[in-house]
Amino acid sequence: MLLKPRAYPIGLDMHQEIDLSNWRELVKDKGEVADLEKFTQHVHVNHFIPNTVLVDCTADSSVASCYHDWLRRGIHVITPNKKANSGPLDQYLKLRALQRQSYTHYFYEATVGAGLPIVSTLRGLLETGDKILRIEGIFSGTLSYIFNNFIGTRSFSDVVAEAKQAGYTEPDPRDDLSGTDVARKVIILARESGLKLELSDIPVQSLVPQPLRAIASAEEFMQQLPKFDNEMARVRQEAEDAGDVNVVCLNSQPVSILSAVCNPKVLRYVGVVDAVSEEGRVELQRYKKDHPFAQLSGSDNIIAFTTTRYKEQPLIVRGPGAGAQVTAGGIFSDILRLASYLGAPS
Ligand SMILES: NC(=O)C1=CN([C@@H]2O[C@H](COP(=O)(O)OP(=O)(O)OC[C@H]3O[C@@H](n4cnc5c(N)ncnc54)[C@H](OP(=O)(O)O)[C@@H]3O)[C@@H](O)[C@H]2O)C=CC1
Ligand SMILES: N[C@@H](CC=O)C(=O)O
Repeated sequence: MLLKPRAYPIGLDMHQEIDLSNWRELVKDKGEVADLEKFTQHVHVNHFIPNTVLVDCTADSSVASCYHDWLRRGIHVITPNKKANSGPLDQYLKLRALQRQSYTHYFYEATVGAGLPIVSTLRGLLETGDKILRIEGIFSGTLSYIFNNFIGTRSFSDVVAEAKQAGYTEPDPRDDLSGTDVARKVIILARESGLKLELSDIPVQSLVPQPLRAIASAEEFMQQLPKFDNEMARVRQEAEDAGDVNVVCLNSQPVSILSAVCNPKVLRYVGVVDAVSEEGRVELQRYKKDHPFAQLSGSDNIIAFTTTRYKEQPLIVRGPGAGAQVTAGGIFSDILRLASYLGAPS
């Protein structure tokens, strides 16, 4: 993790690792920008070596606000933290402009889909002249896990606790349940596709019960969540009971019949980038059980790119989209990519 002894900035010549074992003195009050500036100064003034990379594995906005400064000073940045790319548009554009003008690299593959190749697939499409029409999918490992497992056998709060225990959730699971984490991913992909959207442009459907939104700590939120299990069970049951309206003709008179029992639906939390109308949205949707979005398991993400090249059949990436191992894999692959860009010996 950033600013911890086990995650010092790495000189890609591994013989030049920096000893930051005294990071606690450098950063007494973590999260404070002033301290982060002090840290940056320290790296720059006392220990600067070429090809230094900072790997930010926090979810902290104040750490993310330092990327511009670090990149300006020639320090490469790699991160799964979504805050910089989904923060204020002007700051994001400044970051990207700096990255284009300089020889320092900023990689963030793990911000969407953890270890899945989502950002790189999108880049590959754009760089080879394809035009993005729509990106749609299940972008949250946590919400995927929850709706894959909230099937009437366990309470909603138990399933949320399992997702947290498995390491899928954000430090505060409300960031997942509120849809904010999915909205951030939608914004990241929308901006990568050239859309100039702010996070506030994305309508979000929150699954956090209203009375629990203002609670201060994530721990207290988890303690209080069971109070809302019945309400969530009702929403789930309503989706299962919802069927198609099949229209049949009897003596030339159309008659509607509700085929609820033979065609139950499931709930899925989806994100959409509509590049044609230049909009994004995240919402809870009902899908028939034979829909690809209804057939995921575990923490699977599924992301479909509809483009001018992949118009009839979208390009689909699917696989586990959260958890320590896959996220570490995504970050490590960015580190190796950086090493290869910089010509480090393999
Ligand atoms: N978990 C996942 O599957 C995925 C996570 N990500 C992203 O990875 C990041 C980390 O997530 P995750 O590992 O699950 O979260 P955790 O809560 O498990 O880890 C976050 C770590 O960051 C540390 N931390 C927070 N603020 C600071 C700071 N200012 N300085 C130093 N350390 C700090 C915390 O330390 P302490 O505990 O001492 O507060 C904690 O060790 C997030 O941005 C998340 O969105 C991306 C893809 C997938
Ligand atoms: N909390 C996130 C982690 C990855 O970004 C998720 O559940 O997808």
